[in-house]
Amino acid sequence: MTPMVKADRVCKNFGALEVLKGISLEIDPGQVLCLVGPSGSGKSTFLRCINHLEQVNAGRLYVDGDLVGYSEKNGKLYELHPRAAAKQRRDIGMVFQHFNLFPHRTALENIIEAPTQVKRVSKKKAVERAKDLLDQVGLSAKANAYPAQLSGGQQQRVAIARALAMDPKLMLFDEPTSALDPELVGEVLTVMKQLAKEGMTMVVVTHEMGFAREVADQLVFMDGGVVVEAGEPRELLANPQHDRTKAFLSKLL
Ligand SMILES: Nc1ncnc2c1ncn2[C@@H]1O[C@H](COP(=O)(O)OP(=O)(O)OP(=O)(O)O)[C@@H](O)[C@H]1O
Repeated sequence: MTPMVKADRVCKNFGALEVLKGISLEIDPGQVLCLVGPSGSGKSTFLRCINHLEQVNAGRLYVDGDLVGYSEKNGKLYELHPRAAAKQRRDIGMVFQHFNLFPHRTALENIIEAPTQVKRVSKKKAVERAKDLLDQVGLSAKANAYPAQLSGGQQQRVAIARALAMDPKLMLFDEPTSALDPELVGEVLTVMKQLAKEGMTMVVVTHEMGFAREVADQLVFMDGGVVVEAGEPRELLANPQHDRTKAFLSKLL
């Protein structure tokens, strides 16, 4: 089976700052991987590399068998044509901590934007699909609401529906609940759990260890730009092997 994501000694630096120092991991189709680690450990940078928002400096990063950002010939790497990179990106949905909705567009308009503009789906079809997606995230009644009229949890659910509207084969979540009031976290996690149940491949940066325990196939602990420890979540949470993992998890649990 081709892994949905394969990272092979991925490195990324910003000038002299080495942020990713050889990340290797694999995610099979339909799997959920949760990424956890202290602030600055490189979690967001890794997600951004998968999604072409940053360029890998060394190592190989593949999504569904395709080298991200590069093609390879005779052992040499060549940068992808921007159009080929844009095509790869279309298959990857990303959900951010701060929702990033267009403030002057309704929930429905936010959701139809990319399918109509990028995929040239007809407006009628895009609206039909957007309504289904709003139903799926429990927001049928809010189609015409603007982001400012929605709670944080509702905005994040619209952001998830917006990402799903492009029919991604992979969804990336970068701390999707950390900007939410505690009482709203559950409603977003419920939507994510349902997505996982339906077989969506997901990489989730989160500190919600209840979610990781219940939903994830793999839990990866990153620190200082390296994978310190990875494993089945229940096992890793119950029995971390490294002192750094123990110290970090003890603060979360
Ligand atoms: N575009 C950039 N230019 C320079 N440095 C950057 C850039 N993006 C990230 N960094 C640095 O890379 C390091 C890792 O950042 P990153 O956001 O990936 O960590 P993180 O584990 O996601 O942390 P957090 O939980 O705080 O979001 C930090 O020191 C950050 O300042």
